[in-house]
Amino acid sequence: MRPIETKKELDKILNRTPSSNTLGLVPTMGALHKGHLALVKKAVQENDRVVVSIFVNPTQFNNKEDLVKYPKDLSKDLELIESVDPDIIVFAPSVEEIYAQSVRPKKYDFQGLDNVMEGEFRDDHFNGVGTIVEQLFSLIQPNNAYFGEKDFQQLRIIKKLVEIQKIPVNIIPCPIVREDHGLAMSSRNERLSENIRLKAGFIFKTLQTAKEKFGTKSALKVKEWVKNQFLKEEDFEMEYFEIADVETLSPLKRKVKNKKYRAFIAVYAEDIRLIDNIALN
Ligand SMILES: Nc1ncnc2c1ncn2[C@@H]1O[C@H](COP(=O)(O)OP(=O)(O)OP(=O)(O)O)[C@@H](O)[C@H]1O
Ligand SMILES: CC(C)(CO)[C@@H](O)C(=O)[O-]
Ligand code: BAL
Repeated sequence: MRPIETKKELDKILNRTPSSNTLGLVPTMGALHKGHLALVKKAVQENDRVVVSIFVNPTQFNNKEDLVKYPKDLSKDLELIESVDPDIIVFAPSVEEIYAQSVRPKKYDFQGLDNVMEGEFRDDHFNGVGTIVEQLFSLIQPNNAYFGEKDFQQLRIIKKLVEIQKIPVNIIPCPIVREDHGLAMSSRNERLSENIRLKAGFIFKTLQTAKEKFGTKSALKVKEWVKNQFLKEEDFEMEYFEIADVETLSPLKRKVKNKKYRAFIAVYAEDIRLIDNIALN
């Protein structure tokens, strides 16, 4: 399998003559795992043609070391994609190909969705995500685009992006795929030592217990409990734990009947940043 590296070649291969065929897009940053492959398989089932993009987007990294150390293995990624379906088109451009003019993110008004959690702790992160995803949508013009709920806030923001930029694409959410002990699959997991990776099931177990507690306790009490669990764990440092409305992402003050809430967490383990979330009701 050979990746497409330029916009020009991609345009040629997509050969967009009017047709009723559907095109699915799975945007990734590579170092693929079973979580990504679940998105790719769903896209293959639901579309006539599928593009998987692989691009470690510099404008969404607020931390230089995180960008430099981001895992990369293009030949393994190509093998994995080919094992799902050899007809998948892989778009793996260079940074210069994407950011010929300026390696700076556009500024978007995500109407407050980016002021909390990932947006609060990763400066300009969602402007960077918006910049690359908008460019991919414009180049590829997919009918359907697939995003994982592991990055739930990102998924919510992409839905806002297509609304404010009036982009005609269906955003398809995909459930979180986990390792056997509960750790959400993530490319950054590769950087964990085996010992810590095994222990990291603790993050999801804590989310599950927080969910049980949420049935009878206030958001404040649940937050205090989670914070204390992490204070007792020397291998994991909690950056934030938040309970938020799934639509507005605003932190929960008082529970309202019929509203849906989710708990969100970011944790450092061995200086590697991991995120996860769980539906609470
Ligand atoms: N465990 C997972 N379950 C479902 N979707 C996932 C999972 N991991 C990643 N995805 C989705 O795959 C897409 C590409 O994600 P990305 O390439 O950043 O991988 P990642 O594993 O999230 O890596 P990292 O968080 O370390 O950057 C995103 O839509 C993301 O939400
Ligand atoms: C959507 C995305 C591919 C944009 O770079 C990235 O944020 C990701 O992999 O989740
Ligand atoms: N999967 C989220 C992309 C990022 O961490 O930058």
